[in-house]
Amino acid sequence: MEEERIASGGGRMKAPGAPSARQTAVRGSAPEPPTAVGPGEPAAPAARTASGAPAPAGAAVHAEPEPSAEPAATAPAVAAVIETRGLTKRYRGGQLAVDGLDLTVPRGSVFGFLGPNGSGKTTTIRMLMGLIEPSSGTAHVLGEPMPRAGRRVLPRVGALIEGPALYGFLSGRDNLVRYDAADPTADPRTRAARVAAALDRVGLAAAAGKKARAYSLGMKQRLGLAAALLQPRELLVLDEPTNGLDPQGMREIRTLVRELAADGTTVFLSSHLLDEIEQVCTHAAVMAQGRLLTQGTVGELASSARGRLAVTTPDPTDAARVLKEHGVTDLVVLETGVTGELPHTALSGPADPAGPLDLADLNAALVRADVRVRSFGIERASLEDAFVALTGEGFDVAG
Ligand SMILES: Nc1ncnc2c1ncn2[C@@H]1O[C@H](COP(=O)(O)OP(=O)(O)OP(=O)(O)O)[C@@H](O)[C@H]1O
Repeated sequence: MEEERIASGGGRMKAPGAPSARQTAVRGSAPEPPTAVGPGEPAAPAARTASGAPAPAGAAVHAEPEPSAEPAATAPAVAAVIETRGLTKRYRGGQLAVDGLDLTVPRGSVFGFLGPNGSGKTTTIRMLMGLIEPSSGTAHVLGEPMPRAGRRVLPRVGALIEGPALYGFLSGRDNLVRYDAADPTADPRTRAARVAAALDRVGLAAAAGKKARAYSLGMKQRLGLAAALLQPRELLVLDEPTNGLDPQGMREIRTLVRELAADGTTVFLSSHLLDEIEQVCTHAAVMAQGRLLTQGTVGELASSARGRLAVTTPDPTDAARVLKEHGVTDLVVLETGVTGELPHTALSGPADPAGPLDLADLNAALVRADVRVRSFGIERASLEDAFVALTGEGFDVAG
């Protein structure tokens, strides 16, 4: 079946039996991004390049400012780099993919956009990048309305959506040269230096002369990131950047994301992997079935899920009895100890004379009952706990 593909530059093409998005080599003067959009979906006009040429994959859509545009250099620094209000996308077949999304991505954050497969993450990213039109609602990126201001906004944004499209027969370096050459704003005289710096940035300097088809998946992802980093970007948008990578490749991408964030780039990354978000992100939003369940700092989200009391003891049965007497519920008795839910009035701080259960008193009660306590404390709640608390479901943590 023929799959219709739309370049982030707005160019539409047919890709007969389109090969894997990660290794797509296509016609035209520059590689096409692997963004696949359903049949009949219009590409938003703002995503078109100034030249009308397809834009490089894994990189911002290069566009010249509209004549009336305020130069990017004088654009005010906005606190939220992405802000959506009531953003909604209903596909032509009737599928409500994104439903009234109010998202706020603070400048300087590493923002994890989390949700199971099919929850609307890619659809949201496509709307943010001006690749598809919202059905209703608004989206502002770097303080400007999308898709209308795409020509001003997109040169300041690096994007890696569904893996980079590379020419396998070209070296990593030559792939980047092609990307750079497709950018009408890029000075050819400084191209070699720009490409070398981008390769160095992602740790591919030593492998720059190797053909891209010989690259591992992780190296290909890094090359895609290098393409997105040929120009300085205020915002990086990465759709499932570690998808399909082995643990080593995942670690490499995570390290790179942290380094980029440390340099001041806001990073917005989607993932269905909770532990990934927890390891790399400062903020997160959780999507399910097109709706936003929650957003905030990762710490806030995790602490919204209450941790469980955990007591390590060689006397778990006695410990469970004492804890039960003091209102601890949902007790799980293990060989080496007991865990349980604290009553809502439990305090972890200093004793409250008004009387709610104090953890110190609880510990003392165990000791009084001759329970030998090896450790006593609250297990840290994870983002997964928060997600389960929000949805009542487990989460695909294994990927
Ligand atoms: N072009 C399209 N036409 C019709 N429905 C679509 C189209 N693209 C996505 N959908 C549907 O919209 C919903 C959200 O899909 P989307 O790809 O945005 O989710 P996602 O969270 O990015 O998932 P994944 O991680 O699997 O890509 C899904 O039910 C999907 O089947």
